[in-house]
Amino acid sequence: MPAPDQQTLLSVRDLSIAFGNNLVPAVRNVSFDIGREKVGIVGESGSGKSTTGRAIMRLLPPAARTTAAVLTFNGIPLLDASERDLRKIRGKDLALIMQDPRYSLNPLLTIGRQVAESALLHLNADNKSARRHAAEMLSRVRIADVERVMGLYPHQVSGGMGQRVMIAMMLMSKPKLVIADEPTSALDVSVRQDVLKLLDELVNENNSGLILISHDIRMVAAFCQRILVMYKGQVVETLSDLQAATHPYTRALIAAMPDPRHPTPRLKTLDRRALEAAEAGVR
Ligand SMILES: Nc1ncnc2c1ncn2[C@@H]1O[C@H](COP(=O)(O)OP(=O)(O)OP(=O)(O)O)[C@@H](O)[C@H]1O
Repeated sequence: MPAPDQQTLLSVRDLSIAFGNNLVPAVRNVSFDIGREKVGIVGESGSGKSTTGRAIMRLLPPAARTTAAVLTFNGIPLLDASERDLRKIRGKDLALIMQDPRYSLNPLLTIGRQVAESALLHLNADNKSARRHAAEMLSRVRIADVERVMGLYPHQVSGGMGQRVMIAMMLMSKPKLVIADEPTSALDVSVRQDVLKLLDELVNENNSGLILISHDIRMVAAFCQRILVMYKGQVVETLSDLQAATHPYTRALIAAMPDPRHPTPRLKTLDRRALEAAEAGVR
C-alpha cells in the first residue's frame, strides 16, 4: 500500500482537446498522475498548458471537444460528472488560482465579503464565524491591517495583494489539489517571489497537491518535484531535474529564461527551424 501522500489524486490518460472545427487538437494525448506533490506544466504560449488545467476543472467553453481514456479526480470520473457534482468539487477539493486577480475577484463585493463567502460556502460557517475565518485567512496570507483591507473593493488593492486575497479564498477549504495558472505573471516583478513562496507554504501546510502552470521553466523547477514540458499540445518530456533535459525544446526553454546565478546580456530565443528539424527526425 503506498504512503498516504503518494496516493494518486488526479489521473489523466490520453487527454485530447480540440476547439470548434480545428482538426489539429490544442491538447494531444496528455497523460500524467499526481498525488499530494507539486508538478509543473511548462511550455511557451499556445502549447496547451491552460487548456489542460481548465479541462481538469471542467471549465472549458462548449466549443471544446474533450476526450480522455481516464480523467479522474479523487476517484470521480470528471468527464461524466454533472454540473451539480462539479460545483461541489470546485473550490472545495479542487481549486484554481488564475493569472490576474483583477478578473477573478468580484469587483462589486468588498474583500471581506468575498473571503467570508468562501468560508460560508466551504466551511459550513455561520455569518459571524465566516468573517472570523476570513480575517484569520487574510492574516495567514500576510496581509497587515486586515480589518481595513476587508472593507476595501478589489480595485483599491494592488495586484500582489489581490493575488494574496485570491490565495486566501482558494485555500480556505484546504483543497486536495490546487491548480495555479501563471499565478504571478500579472504581478509586479518585485512581489512575484513572495506570492509564490506564500502559495508554496500554504500548499505544504495543507499537504495539498499543486499543479503550477507557467512559461518560466526555472521558476517552476524551484518549486516543483516534477515538470511536464508541453510543446504543440503534447507532453514532450517529464523531468525532475533541469540538468536532465534532453528534448531540444526543453533545452531551448531553459536557455530562453534568465538564470539569476549567471546573468547574460542577451537571452537565446527559440530556434524554430532546429525544433522543427528535431521533430521531423522523431516522426
Ligand atoms: N476558447 C478557445 N477557442 C479556440 N481555441 C482556443 C481556445 N482556448 C485555447 N485555444 C487554443 O488552444 C491552444 C492552446 O492554448 P492554451 O491557452 O492552452 O495555451 P497556453 O500554453 O496556456 O498558452 P498561454 O500561456 O498563452 O495561456 C492555442 O492554439 C489556443 O489558440
